Amino acid sequence: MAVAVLSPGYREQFSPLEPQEMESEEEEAERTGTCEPPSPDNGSDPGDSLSDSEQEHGDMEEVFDGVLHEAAVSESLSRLGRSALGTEYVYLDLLLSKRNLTDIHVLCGYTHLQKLDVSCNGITDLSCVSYMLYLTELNASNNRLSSFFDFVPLKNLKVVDLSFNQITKMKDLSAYKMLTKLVLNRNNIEEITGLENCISLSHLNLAHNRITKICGLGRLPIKTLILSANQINYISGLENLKTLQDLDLSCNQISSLEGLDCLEFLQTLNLDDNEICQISEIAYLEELPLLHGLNLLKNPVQEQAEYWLSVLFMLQRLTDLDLKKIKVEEKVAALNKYNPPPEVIAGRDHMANVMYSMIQPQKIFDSTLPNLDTPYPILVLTGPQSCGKRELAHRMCRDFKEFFRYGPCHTTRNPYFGEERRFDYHFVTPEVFEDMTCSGQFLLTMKYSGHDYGLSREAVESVAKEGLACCTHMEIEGVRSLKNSYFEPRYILLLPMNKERYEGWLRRKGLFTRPEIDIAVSRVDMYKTIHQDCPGYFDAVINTDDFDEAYTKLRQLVKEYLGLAESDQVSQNKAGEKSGTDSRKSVPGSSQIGPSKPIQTDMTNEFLDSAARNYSARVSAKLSPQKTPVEEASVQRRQLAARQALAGKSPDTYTQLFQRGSLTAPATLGTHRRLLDPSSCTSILQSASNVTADCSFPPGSHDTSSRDSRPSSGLSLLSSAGAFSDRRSSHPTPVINIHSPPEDKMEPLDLSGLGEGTDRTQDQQSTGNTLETPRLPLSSGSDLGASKASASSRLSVRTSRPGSNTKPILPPIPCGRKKSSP
Ligand SMILES: Nc1ncnc2c1ncn2[C@@H]1O[C@H](COP(=O)(O)OP(=O)(O)OP(=O)(O)O)[C@@H](O)[C@H]1O
Repeated sequence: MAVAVLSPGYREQFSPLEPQEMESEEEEAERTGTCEPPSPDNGSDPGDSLSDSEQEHGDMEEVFDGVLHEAAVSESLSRLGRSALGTEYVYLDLLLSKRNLTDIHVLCGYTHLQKLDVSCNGITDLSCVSYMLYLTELNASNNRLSSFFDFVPLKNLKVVDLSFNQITKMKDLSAYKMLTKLVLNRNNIEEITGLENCISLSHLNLAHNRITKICGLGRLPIKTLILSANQINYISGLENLKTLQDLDLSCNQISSLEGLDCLEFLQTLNLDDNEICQISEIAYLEELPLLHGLNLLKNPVQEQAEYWLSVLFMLQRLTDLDLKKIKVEEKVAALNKYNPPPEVIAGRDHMANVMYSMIQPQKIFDSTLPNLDTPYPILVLTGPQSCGKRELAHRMCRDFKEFFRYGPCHTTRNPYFGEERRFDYHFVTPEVFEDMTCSGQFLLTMKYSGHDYGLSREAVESVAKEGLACCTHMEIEGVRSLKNSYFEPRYILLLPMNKERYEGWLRRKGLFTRPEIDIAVSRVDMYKTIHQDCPGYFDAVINTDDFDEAYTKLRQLVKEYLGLAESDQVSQNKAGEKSGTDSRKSVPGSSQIGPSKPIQTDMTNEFLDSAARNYSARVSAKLSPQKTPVEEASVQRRQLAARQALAGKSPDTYTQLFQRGSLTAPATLGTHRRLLDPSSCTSILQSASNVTADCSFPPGSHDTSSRDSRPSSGLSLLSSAGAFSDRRSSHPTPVINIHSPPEDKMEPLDLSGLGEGTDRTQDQQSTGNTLETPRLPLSSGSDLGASKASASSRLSVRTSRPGSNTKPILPPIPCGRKKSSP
């Protein structure tokens, strides 16, 4: 057997590489695309002149004929172990990389080899491998092989690397059932064939070949497929690769991602340097649940302005895009841009309207005048389309016209039959709506069913100007936006619980298309979910399956808000008193007031604590939890200045209406906060008139309890209306500018069970107050029966706001009722 004649230096230079080194060399070769067989001067400094020994070495190399001899083999064997049959000890590995070998026939005798590395040589024939029946790994990369697996089938072969050769054709590898990894990059292969039966193949590298079409992969269990730098135009033949995890299709001419949508285990996809132009192609990847890495670098699609965020939005599970880690903020930005959550939509709507409103002349609004701490009372009916919100709102406003007026929204939709302009809606064109939006006239806007809807500030203001509370209706989107504002309406959810019935009703109306009906019906559940998930989001919920029943409940609820419901109780109590069966308990010290004397509750506290829920206080608390003392002082100064600026206003005109918190006291007309404070009471007494009011609350009643949480049911809202009974004491209350209209000007309010109108009249007559411009709180007509305290106790001090003494902020509302027009 021929033995290679090698000089000692040569041997040293080409001593077998450690497997690890070998690996890294190989990787480097693959990366750079070169793995030249080693040259004799390999490793020498190019700048150095060749030494004598090197020269000699060069001479020696010239005589090397490329034939492998046993001596060299024996030097390169490693890993002594049992033979496959277990009968003897043999060397299992042979590493002959970079030896300038061209002929390795000597290896025919090494039948026990399990791992053979002959990479980076000049080998053209691998037939000797046929004798290595137990070979599991073969690395013959970087040679001059033009034939593919040119040896008898080796059924144990698992890993084969034939990269960087000159192979043009693949052939049937059906016998290689154990083959798991096949590396064929940098060859001249044009077609993928012969692999269908390689049932263990999990890694296939065919990069840098001449493949034009992906085929021949059948149902192989491939996990990693590298087909980069071929001539592939479109993706096909992957549909059955159900286990594919990593796919490299970079450097091809692919323009569509169709064909990838079925790869449900795909985790990374490299499409670098292809022809993908459309963001819409990403849709093919949307359903891939495990895809977390995508590379679309050097594709025309990258030039699109919205590329990054839209890809992130479409593929929300991505962690890496274009070789960059995706930041959480980017994901949030993408979501907010393309599918903003309802809160974001509402926030944006609010922001836009606030910003636009800056264009409007700045002034103090009637709806914000009464009291810095007390929100202007708004009642919002919400619920799905055509569940009767509008009709119920109108009916309620008719019934309680002394307290409420309907605030019509603007819409771009056309009026339905029977709808009145400016009564049901302000019907405007989209252009007008747009103009109104951009000029800051809306408090909130929303789109529903292709039409714009908006609640204008003017709609609220015009009601506020009349001294009335505003009632309006809107979908949940409007509610969300309004909740961002400083208004603090009461929200009543009107919900058709019987969906079939609701659907039938919508159909019978004949106004809506099928999809519109479906949407409306589906929103019933949405409202339900919100109500369930966010207790307290709505102040009350009313089932609208039966319209009349719904109205009865709404009416009752509103009466409770206003305190009118209490008057029913008062009447009953009176009746009970007569029959000696009064069921209500009076609190100590209240006996002089009679059986209907309320139990003092924490309403006082709530009332006094109103600043705590004042919008500005809440906002500033949220925004600057850690104020410096200087900031704190500054804020307080500003708040003081603002309060002083509004000092002329009757602060609690609206205070008693829509108070939140529990109150067991019968609703009465509210009194000014100052009136509740005994000390302020004293000072007021100094200028007292002949009107009485109550300053004799039970001790500690101002501060005994904390505010309760928002009620979420109608019944818990009993507290809403007048905060304090005005019949608790005979303390005189100072009254300035009291208005008590003659009885004949009072519009009767059709509230059953209220009674005691006579008392009230008497009281009024007795007090004889006929002063102009009272600043009465919108409060309880129920207290008519308790009018020992009479109108006077419901009156508040009126001092004019500088420069605004011509028009009263609120018109007379005797006993909590709007004065009827003559
Ligand atoms: N400014 C607004 N903001 C939000 N939603 C609004 C606004 N104005 C009206 N909507 C709501 O838009 C939806 C569509 O309005 P549309 O006029 O078609 O219904 P509707 O017949 O008034 O419904 P309903 O009888 O329940 O009041 C309704 O649910 C309505 O409450």
